[in-house]
Amino acid sequence: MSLEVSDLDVHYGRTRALRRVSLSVAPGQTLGVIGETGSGKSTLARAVVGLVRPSAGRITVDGEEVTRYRARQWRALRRRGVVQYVFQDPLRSLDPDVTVEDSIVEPLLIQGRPRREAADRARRLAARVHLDEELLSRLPGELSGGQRQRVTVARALVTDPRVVILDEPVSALDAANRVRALELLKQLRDAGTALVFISHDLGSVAGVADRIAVLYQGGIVEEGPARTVVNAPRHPYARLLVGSAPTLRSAAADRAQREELRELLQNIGGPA
Ligand SMILES: Nc1ncnc2c1ncn2[C@@H]1O[C@H](COP(=O)(O)OP(=O)(O)OP(=O)(O)O)[C@@H](O)[C@H]1O
Repeated sequence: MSLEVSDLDVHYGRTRALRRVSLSVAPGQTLGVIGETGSGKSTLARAVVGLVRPSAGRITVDGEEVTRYRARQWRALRRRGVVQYVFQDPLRSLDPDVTVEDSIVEPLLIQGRPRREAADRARRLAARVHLDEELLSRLPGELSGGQRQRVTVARALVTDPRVVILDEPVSALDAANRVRALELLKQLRDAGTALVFISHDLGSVAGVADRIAVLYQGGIVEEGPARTVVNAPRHPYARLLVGSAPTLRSAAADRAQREELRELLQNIGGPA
């Protein structure tokens, strides 16, 4: 497995943001993680790249047990480019004073690759994510939201990572660029990269994920092959999500049915 998480708990003070989360992603596999706002999606992403410390559980990346790594060890792991992430907000993850090209080549320079080789690779990757070469000399503030997001994708892929975590990667893109981004994800998968694709929108995950995990109040309430989760969700919350994404199914749950599921959810409460 490229990524294995077992019984992961994360606390922020007294708030338990993740509860006993377990998942695994094989090379070349895409796991979609869906859940509403506050369900713990970003916390999960941040935990598996070492940006928040779990209070319990285990994380293994590319066969390496990393749970108890210190910040320095996590930095070294990220620098080696084994695990990469693309966060929701590209402005936050790009340095405003660094050009697009320098941002993309930085992970390679840190690895000690020659500048020329790194620059060639940056240009090839920019082309792959459909960024015009003339944009390479610009600063992030001089790009559109969608262009910035493609820069963060190029930067994440430049080291040929084994595991990539994408937190709402296509939310800022328009329809045409979204299709391109999804094509790129498919190429990555074909190259053997394990992908974790996090979103609040089941519709955008369903087309690319092999498996889907449904996160609800910090716990995974359902996990299975994408087709099964979309066509025959069992947990009331998963059924609610499917019913709220009418493009997914011809027989979408109608309003009354959704109300009924909401009520049921209220009665059963959150995950144990
Ligand atoms: N730094 C923090 N300190 C305290 N609580 C936090 C912190 N970050 C997140 N939380 C809490 O942890 C829970 C999960 O938050 P998280 O950001 O992981 O959710 P999310 O599913 O990514 O939401 P969104 O889709 O809105 O980004 C929420 O209750 C949130 O308020």
